Amino acid sequence: MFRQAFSRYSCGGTISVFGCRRLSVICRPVEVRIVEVGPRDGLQNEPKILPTAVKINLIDQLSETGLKSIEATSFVSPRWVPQMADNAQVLKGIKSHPGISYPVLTPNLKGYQSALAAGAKEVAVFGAASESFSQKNVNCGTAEAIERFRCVLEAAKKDNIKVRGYVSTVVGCPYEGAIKPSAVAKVVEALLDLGCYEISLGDTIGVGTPGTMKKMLDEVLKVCSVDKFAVHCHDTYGQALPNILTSLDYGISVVDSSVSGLGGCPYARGASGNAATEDVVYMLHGMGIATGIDLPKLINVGKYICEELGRQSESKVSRASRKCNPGDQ
Ligand SMILES: CC(C)(COP(=O)([O-])OP(=O)([O-])OC[C@H]1O[C@@H](n2cnc3c(N)ncnc32)[C@H](O)[C@@H]1OP(=O)([O-])[O-])[C@@H](O)C(=O)NCCC(=O)NCCSC(=O)C[C@@](C)(O)CC(=O)[O-]
Repeated sequence: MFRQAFSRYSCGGTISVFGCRRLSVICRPVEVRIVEVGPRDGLQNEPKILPTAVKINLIDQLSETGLKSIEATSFVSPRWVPQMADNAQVLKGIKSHPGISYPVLTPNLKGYQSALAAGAKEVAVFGAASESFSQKNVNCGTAEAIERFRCVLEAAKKDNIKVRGYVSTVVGCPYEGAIKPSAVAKVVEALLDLGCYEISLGDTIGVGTPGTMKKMLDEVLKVCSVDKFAVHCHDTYGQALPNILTSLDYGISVVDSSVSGLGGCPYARGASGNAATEDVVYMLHGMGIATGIDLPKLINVGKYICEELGRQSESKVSRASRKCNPGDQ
């Protein structure tokens, strides 16, 4: 009813009503696509180098959970990110399911060409709103990184390969502190102009709150419509779920998350894991928002990878299920 009553308002807009200063117009999606980033973002920061067979097994198990998008690996320098050195073997080794996309990160044309040779059908370029983070992460400033992406997108267009774009440090940077929403909007615009089909807004170090997320979203939604955006929230300060919820209230319907809450960027000091996919799915299902994901199966995949890594799951839902087996909502 509420949704229908306000359907004429754009998602995330605000209106003034009587004495209330502002009333947010809530327009939550009825369905969310989860982009599972565990095999890439989840593993890239792990000190224990996993055997390729384990990575393949992880992706194959994730493919059985109902996920439609699983970021498989990254074609970056093995000197910079040793865990991703077996990128081609991983991509060639997985059982590709029809209807599931397996994007891979490509920072430049060299990475793109290697990804294509290994069978990638979708790639992602990754820029940052912070100059200092860009320098640390890809060894060049944002403008130069965008020029490298231009080559990737030109090649991808010819090859009919989909390209997703990331913007990192959308609310805070480990080197520069708070980031201006206008700086985020500038990079979003540049990536969309290059031809990215979707932009994932990364709170790389998990410092955002619903307050700072709103300010950032208000600005980037001036650049283009909500259906072009995804959010990618790390959980360093325990704000990933509230930040995702805030994004849903703006109508964003694509959420990146990582099984067991694994993750972190090696070039973002202090960054901890992503929102755990199990927790995101539990929340969404509890809100009546469909994901197509089988939560108990996902929890089992999380247990598998945590055993392989020799670490505890960061997913609250997974930990709770061991004690009281709440099941799916
Ligand atoms: C971008 C580079 C490669 C530039 O690195 P560079 O050193 O500036 O590159 P270069 O062009 O000067 O080349 C130096 C060497 O690297 C090689 N090289 C060059 N390109 C590649 C490639 N694609 N794959 C493999 N090798 C490559 C190149 O061939 C050469 O090898 P050499 O001749 O010395 O033997 C480097 O800085 C790098 O790999 N950085 C790693 C970035 C990364 O993976 N960061 C983590 C992912 S981003 C993230 O986690 C954030 C995100 C996406 O999750 C969202 C969020 O949370 O906000």
